[in-house]
Amino acid sequence: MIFLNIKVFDTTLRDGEQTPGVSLTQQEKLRIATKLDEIGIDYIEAGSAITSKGERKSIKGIAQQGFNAEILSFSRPLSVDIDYCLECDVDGVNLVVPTSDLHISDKLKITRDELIQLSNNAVDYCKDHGLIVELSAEDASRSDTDFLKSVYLSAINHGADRICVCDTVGILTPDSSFELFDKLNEDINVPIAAHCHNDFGLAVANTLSALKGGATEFHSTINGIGERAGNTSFEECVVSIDRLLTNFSTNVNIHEIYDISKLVARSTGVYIQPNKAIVGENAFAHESGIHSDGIIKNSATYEPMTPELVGRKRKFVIGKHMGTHGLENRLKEIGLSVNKTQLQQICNDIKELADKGKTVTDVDLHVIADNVLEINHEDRIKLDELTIVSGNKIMPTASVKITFDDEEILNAGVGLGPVDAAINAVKTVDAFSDVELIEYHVDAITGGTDAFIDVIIKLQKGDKVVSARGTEPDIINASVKAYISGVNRLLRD
Ligand SMILES: CC(=O)SCCNC(=O)CCNC(=O)[C@H](O)C(C)(C)COP(=O)(O)OP(=O)(O)OC[C@H]1O[C@@H](n2cnc3c(N)ncnc32)[C@H](O)[C@@H]1OP(=O)(O)O
Ligand SMILES: CC(=O)C(=O)O
Repeated sequence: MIFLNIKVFDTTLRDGEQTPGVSLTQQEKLRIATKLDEIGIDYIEAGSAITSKGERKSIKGIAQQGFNAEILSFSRPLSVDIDYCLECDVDGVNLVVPTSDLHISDKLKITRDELIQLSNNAVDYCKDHGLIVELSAEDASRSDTDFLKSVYLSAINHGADRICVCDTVGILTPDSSFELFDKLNEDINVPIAAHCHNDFGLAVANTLSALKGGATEFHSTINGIGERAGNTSFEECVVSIDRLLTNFSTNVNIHEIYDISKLVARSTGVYIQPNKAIVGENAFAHESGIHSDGIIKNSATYEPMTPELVGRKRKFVIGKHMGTHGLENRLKEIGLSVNKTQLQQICNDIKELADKGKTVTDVDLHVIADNVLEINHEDRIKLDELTIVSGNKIMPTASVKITFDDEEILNAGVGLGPVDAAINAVKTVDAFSDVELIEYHVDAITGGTDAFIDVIIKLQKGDKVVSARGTEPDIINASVKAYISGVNRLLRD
């Protein structure tokens, strides 16, 4: 079979960074660009050079790495913007030219003829200075198609290397996207790209239709971040091409997708919803008994792809909907083997707890399993006393008295807040030195300031990760309780 190689243009560092509230440092941008290059992205739009001094430093830093990917900057068709791009040593520009009458008359306040002139002059200026030009028609999907075509053809005559069709406010549908690209493809003989927005949740579907209509490149962002509802999600699009569009391929190493998704979420602070395709927390997690049983027998029953394909692992989650097959699997994973009666009893106890409306965690599973199996663990670490001093004019300070085996230990710590100070005081015990807090989650169980606080944490020691929980009226006590309970578990198993 002949594969049509589709080029991927990543705009995480430009349109993705336009997500309200997101601003990446030079180091963060470089780290993301390095990973984008490593996983096989063809074109990286590193930012908009006109935006600020810091932005230009970031773009130049990326452009000077000698990556395999072509490095571009966003630019309006204005010499002031293009000069800043040249200052950054980029390979090319994403030259954005609005083509809808709405944008031409109401935003730029010029005529169609003046717009074509502006666009052609800018292409000439870029080509005179040795830049690759991808000419993106902004609001192309709401433009008069004949006029749109004439802007593109004119720019191509002036040397534009590629063109891009922007569905700037995400109003295409899979049908209209196919028709538009099919029509443009009749007369345009340079590569055509699709840049779709997700205002109606159709960005990925529209991008796939654009490819079927003749586009050979698409723009996307990691995790689909970007203006308003975001852009085409890179991971959804690339994996769909790999799995569903059998005669198309990309240069992307899809096994690395999860790593880059986590990097972008951490760097931008934009965390993804659990049910997001491919990279969401639940994309390969199974709770319900019928599904877990099917998966154990043959994973294809309830998974359209293996988690390993995109660098992930399958997870069986305990809870109200579980069955004994999935539970037995999870118990094996935590090193417990049980007989049939014990398995059924643990399953019943979990369902009883879940029926009270509680999220059942791994901590609960351990407690329930220990009870049923009559395992009695003696905790090696006990908190005897905790004192906190905090206020608006002093550094939060904590002192603790801890018994570790039979030794009594007194310690103190300071921190950014009282919880941090208390955990720092506890952490100074030698036995905790290689324990890392990797997740901290806090919930108020009831509504008021007298609410019970539920703290769930994850701790790591070497390869081993455990969850622990502390529930108290006081957030500091709840946090310390969760921490000590987690360390006891790490020391025990
Ligand atoms: C669909 C997209 O994603 S477009 C990309 C959006 N990205 C950005 O805006 C990047 C960050 N932007 C910035 O830092 C600033 O907006 C700057 C530096 C570009 C411009 O700042 P200012 O000069 O203060 O102008 P401001 O942002 O308020 O207004 C935009 C101006 O650009 C003009 N403009 C907008 N798009 C284009 C275009 N494609 N071509 C030519 N001019 C344009 C507007 O008409 C307006 O010009 P005016 O002052 O003559 O009315
Ligand atoms: C250029 C661009 O980002 C858009 O039209 O959406």
